Amino acid sequence: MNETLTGIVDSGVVAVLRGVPADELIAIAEALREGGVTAVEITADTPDVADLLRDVTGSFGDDELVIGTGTVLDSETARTTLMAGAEFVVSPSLHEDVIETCNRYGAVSAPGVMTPTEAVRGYEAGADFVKVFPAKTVGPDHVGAMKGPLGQIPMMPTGGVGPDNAADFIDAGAFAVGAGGALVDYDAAARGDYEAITETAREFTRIVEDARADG
Ligand SMILES: O=C(O)C(=O)C[C@H](O)[C@H](O)COP(=O)(O)O
Repeated sequence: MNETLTGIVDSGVVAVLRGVPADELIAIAEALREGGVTAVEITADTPDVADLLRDVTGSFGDDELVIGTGTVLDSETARTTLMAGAEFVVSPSLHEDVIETCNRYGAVSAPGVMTPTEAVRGYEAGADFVKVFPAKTVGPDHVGAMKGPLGQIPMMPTGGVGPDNAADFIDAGAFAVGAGGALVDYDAAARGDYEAITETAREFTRIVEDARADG
């Protein structure tokens, strides 16, 4: 397994930062890291995403934080953000050209999928894992049912995943989960309460670790 994938597995939770304020990015990333969330994606619809990626990759060592881009819908965005330091690329949907671009540059790619057909198509196209999105809508049973015949495809449910359902997704066979809203409280960051972000991250990673240990 390459280092980026190992980093995502080790983290167990990938934090999705959408619209993160530039002046709070590093403090938020540090707060997440303190809480054990060591894989972070900045979504491509965040203003100045390439600058933010440069900023965060320049602030943390490779062994401290794994950085990726989320909401990548086209290969141009994949390439631009990989050049800015992203190590993995996540999409809400399946784009074979994005997967191809990631493989061209040796980066990890994860298309968004909802059905077994999409999961297989993404994996055949060379994706490292698939993001089951939006996960809450279909729930852990859907992930478990897909993992039955498709056990070889690593799945990361994302979208509506929180401390209340993360363990169920891991129990269903997910290797990790992605989370934005339930993990990163921008209001807390705006108040300077980064400890609150660390606490949520700590709770989240503990839930995933416990679910893995039970499984
Ligand atoms: O477009 C992407 O690449 C995404 O990752 C979609 C969503 O931003 C995440 O699924 C986070 O969703 P919440 O945890 O419900 O906030």
